[in-house]
Amino acid sequence: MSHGTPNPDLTAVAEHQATVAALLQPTEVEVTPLADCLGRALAEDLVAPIPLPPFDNSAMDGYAVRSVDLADAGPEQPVELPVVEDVPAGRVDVPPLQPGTAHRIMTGAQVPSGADAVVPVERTDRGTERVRVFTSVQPGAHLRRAGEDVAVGATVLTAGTTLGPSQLGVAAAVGAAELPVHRPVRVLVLSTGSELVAPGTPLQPGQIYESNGLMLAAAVRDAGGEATLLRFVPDDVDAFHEALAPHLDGTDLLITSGGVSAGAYEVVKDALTGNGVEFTKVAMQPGMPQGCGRYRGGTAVVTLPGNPVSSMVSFEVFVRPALRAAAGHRVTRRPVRQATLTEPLTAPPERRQYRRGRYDPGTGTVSLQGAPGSHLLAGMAKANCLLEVPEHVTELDAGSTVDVMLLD
Ligand SMILES: Nc1nc2c(c(=O)[nH]1)N[C@H]1C(S)=C(S)[C@@H](COP(=O)(O)OP(=O)(O)OC[C@H]3O[C@@H](n4cnc5c(N)ncnc54)[C@H](O)[C@@H]3O)O[C@H]1N2
Ligand code: MOO
Repeated sequence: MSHGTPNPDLTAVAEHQATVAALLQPTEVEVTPLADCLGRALAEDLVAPIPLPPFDNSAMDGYAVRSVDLADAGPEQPVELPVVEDVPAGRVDVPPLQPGTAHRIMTGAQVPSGADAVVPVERTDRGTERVRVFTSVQPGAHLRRAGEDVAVGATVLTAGTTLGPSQLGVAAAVGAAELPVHRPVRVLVLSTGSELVAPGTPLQPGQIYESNGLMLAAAVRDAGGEATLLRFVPDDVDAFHEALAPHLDGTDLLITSGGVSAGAYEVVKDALTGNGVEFTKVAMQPGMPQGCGRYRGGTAVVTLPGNPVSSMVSFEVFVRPALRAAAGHRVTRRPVRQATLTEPLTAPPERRQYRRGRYDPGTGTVSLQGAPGSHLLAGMAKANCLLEVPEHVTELDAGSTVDVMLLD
């Protein structure tokens, strides 16, 4: 393990994260039908205008009774009561229960006034005119009280909550037909590189299939954003600006991949230097060459390195949290767990290493998926987490504890 001082030529990961996050403002709030709110962030607290349940109702199919009428009932000495009413769920005109009688009642149906308990049908002879009950009941048995889930005026969801199925369920249950949510961040994903061709076409020697654009657009959508993909932008500065121009209006964030390192044909760097984007080396591996800024003072830009794993890891570390924050989500980071490493690893000094791994929540262990190389995309595809090896750590033994960022 080494404890070197931070390298002044490298930007700290946290600093670049903050710079990227500061580029994006929260998106506008749109009142949106509930069915279209899945995955969006709630913009205001949701307060219940009604209680849940809205009225006292039965938890079982059975008979609404007065518990005192069944005080002497038992398996050998049933009590017989006349069945006066049938109360299915949804019946709105339920008459009160008179002493010494029963109403047949279904799960979710309103409990008649006068009843203080429900006897499940299994504890009776299931009679429809008269019913024989083989058990006594406690007052309140099998009743669900109005407001016991949610009181009127209670906050059921707070602003910033990510709306999943359960959250949409409770919103519908309190009667919300639409919710104020942040609109998705609109992202233009642009990939450059003369060596790139579309999957599905023949590959010439020296060519590779374009994968970063598709991958990053999918990552944007997975993060809740809207993605437009612009591929095969030529390695030519004028062509780059021309390709970009028609898309800038309505784009909140431009993400590029490739063309930023030290070579002779770095179109992204050449086109964006002097046009509002700063390039830097971040103290991480993979993902060292990074850039961000505002294209000609307007649209936010993040330039990601072209190596596929570098692109994907950089998206996770810098872009995803910024997208989530701009879209109003309170939780912007992936969950992090501590895991026990199943094998040793080495890492570069002065850089935070993100290795790809598989975390087993059952054993709390993590195993590496592939070597550190930032072109090794298959390991990334097998991974369900990224190991975060701190900047000052250059080796870890098997059995060490390491932080893992869960990806799914
Ligand atoms: N002399 C130096 N060379 C390199 C340095 C350096 O500091 N000095 N940094 C290395 C590191 S680290 C990285 S990461 C890469 C970053 O390079 P670029 O961002 O300029 O990316 P490219 O050169 O355009 O491509 C790198 C690699 O990735 C492939 N690629 C690019 N785009 C795509 C795409 N859309 N789909 C699939 N694959 C893509 C490309 O073919 C290259 O193999 O630079 C190192 N070099
Ligand atoms: O930083 Mo590069 O991303 O190591 O391969």
